[in-house]
Amino acid sequence: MTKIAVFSAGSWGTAFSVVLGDAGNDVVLWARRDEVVEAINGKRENTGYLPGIELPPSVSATTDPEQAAADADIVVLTVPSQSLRENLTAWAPAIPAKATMVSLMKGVELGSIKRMSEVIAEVTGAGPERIAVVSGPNLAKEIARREPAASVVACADEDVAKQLQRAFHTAAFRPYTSVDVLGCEIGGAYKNVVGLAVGMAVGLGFGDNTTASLITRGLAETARLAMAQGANPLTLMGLAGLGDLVATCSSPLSRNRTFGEKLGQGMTTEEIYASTSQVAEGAKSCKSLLGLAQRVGVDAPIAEHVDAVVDGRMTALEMMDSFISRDTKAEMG
Ligand SMILES: NC(=O)C1=CN([C@@H]2O[C@H](COP(=O)(O)OP(=O)(O)OC[C@H]3O[C@@H](n4cnc5c(N)ncnc54)[C@H](O)[C@@H]3O)[C@@H](O)[C@H]2O)C=CC1
Ligand SMILES: O=C(CO)COP(=O)(O)O
Repeated sequence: MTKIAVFSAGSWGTAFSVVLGDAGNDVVLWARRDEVVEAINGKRENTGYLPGIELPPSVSATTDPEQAAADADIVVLTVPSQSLRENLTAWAPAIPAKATMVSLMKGVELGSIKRMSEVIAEVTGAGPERIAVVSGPNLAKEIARREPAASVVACADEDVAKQLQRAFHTAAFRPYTSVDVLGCEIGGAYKNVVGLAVGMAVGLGFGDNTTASLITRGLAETARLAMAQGANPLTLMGLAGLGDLVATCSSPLSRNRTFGEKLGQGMTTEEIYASTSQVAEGAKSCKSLLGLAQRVGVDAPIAEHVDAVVDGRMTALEMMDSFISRDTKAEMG
């Protein structure tokens, strides 16, 4: 049996543990709080993050990182992106040298402007053959309910991606392999920013023409940034690009879209943060992705405007007006 440690027991970590358990793995979830561990081990349910979902018998939980990581073949990392470096620095000594580390996170670190796989490499010293990413249209609640969905497991080493694909494949969850870690990570982080913009449009009361225009221009912006750094353009047309963008921008389950909707309805960023404990990665990654775009010299109007609204320098309506009145240009190029 493959032994898998999952750090940590939020919405996606818990839902992905359902996938891992169903796929026949031995899963240990690490949680920060005793009550989460007690609920998982006692009631077989993460009542706070994923109520109503019974966890497979092979999933257990602990607050001890050493116990979670002991003998793990695979270590899955799924904390808010901005907290990965600090957390992983503490966990790294417990992670076995043979273990493959898999990022489920969809964000870019503020300050360093590093993708999650880059942070993992920097903190642990692991080579690219030990670092992978899972990204796709995978809203946690739907995955936990075992609704059919596909995803991408990317690793620079294709053989490792294939091993992970086997470990993550269930009757409801279908992973495809890729070697384009960069493209998957940029797709996953950028769709959250576009989800915020689409949410704002919805909150303002605009309809499907507006949201489809934002989704399409958002995909162009994502592809421009990813390709400028060497990503495969087809990755952005795939599950970790278009697929995830469509899921996030269409679904009321998306925290990023919901966050944007509240901004569109006139709430401030501070008020929205106070109204939820769940992470909306795009609210921070809009700034880091904008920084990345500036570093590689590509235009990123959606990230720039979303960042301005999140920071309170612009209203959602001013953002929409500004998109339409920008200098006109050719669609491609
Ligand atoms: N929820 C979803 O549908 C999906 C989420 N993701 C990504 O997974 C990552 C995690 O998201 P969720 O699980 O949804 O978030 P969440 O907000 O549901 O859970 C976050 C988890 O991290 C813990 N946490 C929060 N701050 C922490 C800190 N400073 N140090 C240590 N632990 C901390 C929380 O206790 C919780 O267990 C994000 O990057 C998100 O973009 C990816 C695909 C689907
Ligand atoms: O990444 C996700 C779906 O693939 C989840 O999106 P949210 O973080 O916006 O809820």
